Amino acid sequence: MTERWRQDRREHRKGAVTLRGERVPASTTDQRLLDSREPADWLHADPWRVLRIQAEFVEGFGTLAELGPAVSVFGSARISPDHPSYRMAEQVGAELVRAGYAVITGGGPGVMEAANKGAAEAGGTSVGLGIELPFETGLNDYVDVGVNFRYFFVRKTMFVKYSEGFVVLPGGVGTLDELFEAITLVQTGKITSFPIVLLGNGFWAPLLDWIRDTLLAEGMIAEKDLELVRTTDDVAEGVRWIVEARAGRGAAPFTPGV
Ligand SMILES: C/C(=C\CNc1ncnc2c1ncn2[C@@H]1O[C@H](COP(=O)(O)O)[C@@H](O)[C@H]1O)CO
Repeated sequence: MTERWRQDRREHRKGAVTLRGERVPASTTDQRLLDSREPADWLHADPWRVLRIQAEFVEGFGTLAELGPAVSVFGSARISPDHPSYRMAEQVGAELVRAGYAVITGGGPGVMEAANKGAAEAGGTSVGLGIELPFETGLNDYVDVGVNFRYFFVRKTMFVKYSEGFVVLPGGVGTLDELFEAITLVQTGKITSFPIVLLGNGFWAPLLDWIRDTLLAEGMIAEKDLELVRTTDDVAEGVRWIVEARAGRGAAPFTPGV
């Protein structure tokens, strides 16, 4: 081993690994990262999407894990403040806060805005889980804690994971999608003791009739599945059903007024 050979023997440390001589790479990892002029097609490839999906879960879990007891409120994105469902959703938001819950919505307009407004004005925690849509609507003004999602399925996980129950007001296909996902999760035992309250007897009656007269009659569902949702026009009653279901979740009852 000559002195010359020893001097030529360059060394490169890569974390815990030491490379010497011809093993030393021509560039460092940082250089390769920062100097890269390669095409960016990988941005649109599935492995990169997987990382973005993971990042959304991390962001959602990180933001909501310490929220405390919460209930999600769903309903039409299209109604204006003079619609009866808007007033009802405001009352739901406020009543849920008075019962000790944070209120989670999709963070958009209509029923979502009304429920966030009711919650915020009652002094509670008002959460909006927004979704990236081709037409941007942004979070409504009454959201205090907002998380925006690219992926519907990640956002849906958050609603279920951080809610003790769902309150569903009149709405269109988005609302029905959220409602039937919850019903499916309860029916298949993926979630237990999860109250689903439908507000607005008149709006929901034809759907519930069809479920009984067609789905049940054709043997597509079981008799007990009819009990997976309860309907009322009385906001206070709906909120009471959610509070009463706490015991089934093994959660401590709320002390009234606290
Ligand atoms: C269509 C309009 C706004 C869209 N903005 C939305 N922002 C957040 N969440 C939304 C939005 N639209 C639908 N949702 C989700 O679906 C439910 C309402 O859908 P529906 O078809 O109106 O019933 C709602 O609970 C949200 O979670 C108006 O300009």
